[in-house]
Amino acid sequence: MKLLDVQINKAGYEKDADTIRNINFTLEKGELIGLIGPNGAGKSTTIKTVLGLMENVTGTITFSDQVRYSYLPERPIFYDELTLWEHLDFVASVEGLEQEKYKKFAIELLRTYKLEEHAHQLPATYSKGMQQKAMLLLALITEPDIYIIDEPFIGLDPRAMKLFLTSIEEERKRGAGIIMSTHVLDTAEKVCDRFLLVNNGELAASGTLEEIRTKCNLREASLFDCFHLIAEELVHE
Ligand SMILES: Nc1ncnc2c1ncn2[C@@H]1O[C@H](COP(=O)(O)OP(=O)(O)OP(=O)(O)O)[C@@H](O)[C@H]1O
Repeated sequence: MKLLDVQINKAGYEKDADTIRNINFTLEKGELIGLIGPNGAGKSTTIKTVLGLMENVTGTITFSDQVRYSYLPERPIFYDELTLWEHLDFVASVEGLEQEKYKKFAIELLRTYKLEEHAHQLPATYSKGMQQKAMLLLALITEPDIYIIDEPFIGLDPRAMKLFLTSIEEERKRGAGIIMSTHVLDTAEKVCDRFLLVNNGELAASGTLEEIRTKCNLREASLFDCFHLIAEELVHE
């Protein structure tokens, strides 16, 4: 089942500018799409366009009926005055989550992510990795249909990374679709179903690793090798 249909003709930060062009893809239920590409290629701009945050857009972004999404930004954002527990309460009330159920789930998540002892502290005072885990918790608690995640791995220790990967795997099994931008290609290669490789604001390649290998004419290559070939523009249509 299709959760999201993205047909970006162009999008930019100023009128008539086109930072990204012709980025078209769909996201299916249970699917994990890796959004990859060099610095400045247009990954975050693509995410902002999908989120409806760009003003100068031609094209269409269509979320299927009743689909709810959660966005995990690259840099965590919190309210300075609220503890993590108060953030969870806030999200639960905005999303209309059922009190009993969400509290039980929140305690479980806090325990799993080793944040239970910090639940009544201000996330603004957390370490970087703790802040990222806290952001993830605030997304997980809402059980959205879609996760839009901008570079989740920077700052997570190996244990937190494993927890994160387990959580997203469980969410996929529940049926959630995920778009995740990342530079951590060896992990992306292992966990993503498909890739969108953005270069110079355009989709330079897309598809499964196998399809990307075929495009690069590299049969056994890693995503890392394909990435370099495409980013160096050594692969042509
Ligand atoms: N707020 C902004 N205003 C104007 N230009 C911007 C803005 N944010 C990004 N850009 C420009 O848009 C282009 C694409 O940037 P974007 O942030 O989408 O890249 P990215 O692929 O996410 O890069 P990175 O891997 O470094 O995060 C770059 O040329 C960048 O300078």
